[in-house]
Amino acid sequence: MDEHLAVPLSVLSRIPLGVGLVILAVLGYVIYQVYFHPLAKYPGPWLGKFTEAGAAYHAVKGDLHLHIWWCHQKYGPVIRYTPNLVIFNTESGLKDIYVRGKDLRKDVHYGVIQLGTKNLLTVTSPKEHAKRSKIIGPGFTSTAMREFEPKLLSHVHKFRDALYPSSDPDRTWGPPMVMSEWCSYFAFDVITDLVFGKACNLLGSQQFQCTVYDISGMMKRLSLLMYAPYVFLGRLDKKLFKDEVRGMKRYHRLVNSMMADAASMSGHVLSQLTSARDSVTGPTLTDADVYSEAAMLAVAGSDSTSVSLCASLFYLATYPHAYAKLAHEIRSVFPSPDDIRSGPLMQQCTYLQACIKETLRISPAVAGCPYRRVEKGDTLVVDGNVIPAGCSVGTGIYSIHHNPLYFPRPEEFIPERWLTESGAGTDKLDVTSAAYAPFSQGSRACIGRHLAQLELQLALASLVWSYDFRRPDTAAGAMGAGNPGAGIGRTNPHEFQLYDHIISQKRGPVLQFRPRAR
Ligand code: HEM
Repeated sequence: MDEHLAVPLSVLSRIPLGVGLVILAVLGYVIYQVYFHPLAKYPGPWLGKFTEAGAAYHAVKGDLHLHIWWCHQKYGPVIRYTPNLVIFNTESGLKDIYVRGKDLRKDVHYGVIQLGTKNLLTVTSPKEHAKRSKIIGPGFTSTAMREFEPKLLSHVHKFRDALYPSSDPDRTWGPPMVMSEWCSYFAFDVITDLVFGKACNLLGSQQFQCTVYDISGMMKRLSLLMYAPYVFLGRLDKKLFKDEVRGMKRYHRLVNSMMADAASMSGHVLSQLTSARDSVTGPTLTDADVYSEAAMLAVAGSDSTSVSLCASLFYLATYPHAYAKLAHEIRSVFPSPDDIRSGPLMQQCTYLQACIKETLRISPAVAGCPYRRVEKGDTLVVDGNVIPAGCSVGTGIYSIHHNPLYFPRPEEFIPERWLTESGAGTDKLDVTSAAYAPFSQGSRACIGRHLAQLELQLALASLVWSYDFRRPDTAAGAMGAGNPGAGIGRTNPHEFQLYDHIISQKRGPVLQFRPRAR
């Protein structure tokens, strides 16, 4: 025998059978994933062919949306991001997946992020989803929002007044305010008032203010679990996220106490949940279902709106011409702050609507890729590609919102792109609108979009009517902005930074307010 071959063979013969089999299995898996897997032909990150570990890493780091965006820059509009997931960065793909593929189920991974049992956000079966939408939907229609508006306005006024604590006739600039905290207090008060019939009062008292950090930590942990459910094994997640788990327990205690208080009242979303009945089987939702829905709504309805409000304020404080135009519009349309409400005057505020749309484009609160599963027996064709059963598909919302094909100069905040009179030509606007999906599209689109839009309109109009605001000229003033040394996707100082943990988390901006000159 050849002398050179003799050594390796002797080494091989000493490898225990079990280890040999493992090596063979790994080799077989690698070859299958690279050459024979139904998604093998799609380009994408190398590690993603074999494991979701890369996605899990970016999920916990909070830059999953940026990594997906970067992969599209590198590999093109269609990428295999994890072994079974293809992501499309096209408007036609978005429609195929979320609108035409309306019977597609949410991916089973959603099961990991439910708070207890399944809920409207996480349920996968279309039938179960339709049942729950029928119960919860009426609480979030535009008509329901009109009824809720007086209460919402009282929170807007409390929020506005909290930002400039004293009434100073000299109009000096107030103290720096960390808006990521204040916007979260405001949004949590609003959603708890709507869901439980009583606001948690974070704006008025420090007692439960830690809830906003509890929710943020909870989302971070869940975003890891969504891509690495095996972290559950041996409850490794409890060891990795000690503080976050403690915060989650505190959040559950708070929801329980709000539910107990709400039990004696009616006219809130919770009462819709508890009173829903089937004529044959009795209560439609179990107590555990009701709990899960309420706990989810309070998170989905506060975190998303607060990050959008923070981003809007950041862009207005960063783009002076947008600020000036908006201030002119709001201050000339509404004669007094008490006139700020939905209706004909609000409809005249086209620049305000454009600023909100542009904020949700450049900094979408759900920035990652809400993905859907092709079930056995289903066929899905996306952009002419047949997606086999067992695979998942989606579109990265941040990525498509930053695709220059649909949004020229995507890294700039340009409210004018949404205004036909600014030369954005209707044809162009049609294409732009078709690729716009901050609330997703189709049957699983956001149920809270009317609330979110009303909240943003009222809060922004009230702040801009009453105050001037600015980012202070200190290190704190840079909070929330990108910076050239911050790594891929985070270098733009004019872009508000999102930390994608299913719902985007935020840091800043820090702003100073003063009463505006009259
Ligand atoms: C600017 C604010 C908001 C944005 C950008 C936003 C965005 C989204 C997106 C993209 C989805 C689809 C997620 C997926 O498919 O996995 C979604 C779903 C959902 N959102 Fe929102 N959301 C906002 C505000 C709200 C509010 C205020 C609520 C009120 C409770 C809410 C409750 C929900 C619920 C329950 C779902 C699940 C709907 C379903 O699957 O049928 N969201 N949201």
